[in-house]
Amino acid sequence: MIAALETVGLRKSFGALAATRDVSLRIEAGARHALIGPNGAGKTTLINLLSGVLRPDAGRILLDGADITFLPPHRRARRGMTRTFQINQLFAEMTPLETVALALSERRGLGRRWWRTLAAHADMLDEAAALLARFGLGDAMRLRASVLPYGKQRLLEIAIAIAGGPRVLLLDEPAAGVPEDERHEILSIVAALPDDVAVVLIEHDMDLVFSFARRISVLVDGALFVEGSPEEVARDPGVRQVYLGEARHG
Ligand SMILES: Nc1ncnc2c1ncn2[C@@H]1O[C@H](COP(=O)(O)OP(=O)(O)OP(=O)(O)O)[C@@H](O)[C@H]1O
Repeated sequence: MIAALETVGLRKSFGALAATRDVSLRIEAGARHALIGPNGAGKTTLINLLSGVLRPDAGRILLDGADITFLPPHRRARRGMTRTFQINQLFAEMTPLETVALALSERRGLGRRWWRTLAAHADMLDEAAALLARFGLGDAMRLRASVLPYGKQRLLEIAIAIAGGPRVLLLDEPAAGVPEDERHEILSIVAALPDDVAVVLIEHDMDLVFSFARRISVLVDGALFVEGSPEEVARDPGVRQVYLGEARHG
């Protein structure tokens, strides 16, 4: 079966430092896949290569089997792979309902024209409201995004990305900076995204990783070190040594 996303021999160096070393990775359709590894292992570099922020020195990236190695980020997004972006100033002054409806209209090729014919697109507002409810943002959907608690803003970022209808969603620490008690809520909402969306997650919090992921790739020094189910990764002695630490999962 063709992977939703695949890398073949991906390499990236910054000067003498090899940040990504021959990484060949398969992300299956609908995956819940976590990328873990110690600080500086190359996780963010890999996500930047996947999303098109960085160009690899060698290797290929395939989305649904098509070579996207040198496509810019917006064209990858149009083909079905996206990442979240922080709520920018414009979005901060809008409500979640407006922002998500806007993202839905962009996806349908209506651009921003729909504002002029709002009544004709009531269905889009309904769809936006339903999507926001799934993200626990039902009560907040008519407030300005800037007044929402940080955890809700992070959820809104993911909701906006999902409104674009991706088949692959890249998440770089979606719960970073969020208070402890809200972190699990974010990850469980992400885990419950539709089955046809493959999610690739970078996360430092091992409790969140192990509650979310069905598959885990461990990066060490830019290279894939181990890959497997959470159980396989948790009991791998090499992983315990380099990363997890006997104390945590012993
Ligand atoms: N633009 C850059 N220029 C030079 N070196 C870089 C650049 N980006 C990353 N690096 C280096 O590449 C290596 C991998 O960094 P990267 O941020 O991908 O790791 P990471 O696994 O995401 O780390 P962390 O968990 O600390 O966020 C590190 O040694 C880092 O210092």
